[in-house]
Amino acid sequence: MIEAKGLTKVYGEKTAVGGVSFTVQAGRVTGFLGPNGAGKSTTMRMIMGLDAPSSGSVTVNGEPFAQHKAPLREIGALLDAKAVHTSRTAYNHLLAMAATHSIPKSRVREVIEMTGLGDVAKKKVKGFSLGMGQRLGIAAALLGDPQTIILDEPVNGLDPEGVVWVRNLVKYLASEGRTVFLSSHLMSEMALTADHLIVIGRGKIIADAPIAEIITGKGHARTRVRTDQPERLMQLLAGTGVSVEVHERELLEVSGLDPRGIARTALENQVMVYELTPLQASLEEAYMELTKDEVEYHSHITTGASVPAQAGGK
Ligand SMILES: Nc1ncnc2c1ncn2[C@@H]1O[C@H](COP(=O)(O)OP(=O)(O)OP(=O)(O)O)[C@@H](O)[C@H]1O
Repeated sequence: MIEAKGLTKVYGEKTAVGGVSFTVQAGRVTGFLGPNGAGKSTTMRMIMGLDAPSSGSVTVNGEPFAQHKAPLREIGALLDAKAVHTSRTAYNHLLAMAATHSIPKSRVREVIEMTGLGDVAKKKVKGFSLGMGQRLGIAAALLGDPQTIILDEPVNGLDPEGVVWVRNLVKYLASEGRTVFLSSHLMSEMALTADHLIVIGRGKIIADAPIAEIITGKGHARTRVRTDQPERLMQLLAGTGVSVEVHERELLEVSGLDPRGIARTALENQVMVYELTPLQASLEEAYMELTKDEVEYHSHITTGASVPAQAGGK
């Protein structure tokens, strides 16, 4: 279990992490999401004792990382795959790590097999692709057979097979009762992998809930409605908090009113409805809604329609 209490990191004028408190429970995959610059890496670095908090604390299984007698056996982390730039082979890199932590050689071979690095284990790490580097970083994280695993953007640079492998691996590790905490910008992947989400924006926690709750709570629940009197139904439904979009001639998408409410309005006014389908919001929509005011770096071109002015124009 990871427990942060009032965890804060200030760099000069910049508050990277502003007094966050959260718990990452064992036995489930917890996703850590947030826009660029939100404070995810800084939080993970503080968990790993790589950055000292300006105030507050963070413990892993009750102790700060540095106070564990055999930290690598307690927590395994992949924080920056590119950080491994060595002229050692992958096997020797892992072997050196193992030797300094009293981890047997047999475990090095095990993690090499587990991460699919068997064919390149005798190759120098500095020639590795991003994806191979990620696999090596994950192998290093798993080396001490730790109870807690922290992975920052683990699927970055992996091919589709690698992405599925990470998904299954972290689910398996959590099913064994381990604590798994991972960040990713890939919403569709997070939706398939995580059980619980912590969302951070501008250094503050903006959501901490099971993934299903985040999707139903923030993504607008919408209902697809087919009727032969779309204009009339639109007029009837119009009201505070209800919005109706026309999609095709007889197809509407209604948000702000549940299917029962729509059916009741239609029935009371004798409007025939021949489809009422609740639509599940995606994690991406829920995430965008949650973080819309927390994004530090906005893109200015949002749709194909917003074409910049011609050169020389204003
Ligand atoms: N060493 C540092 N010195 C000064 N500012 C820093 C330092 N490290 C991080 N920051 C700032 O702290 C804020 C949080 O950064 P952090 O890297 O934790 O965000 P992040 O959520 O991991 O972002 P990304 O998704 O882009 O990786 C950013 O505004 C960043 O510029």
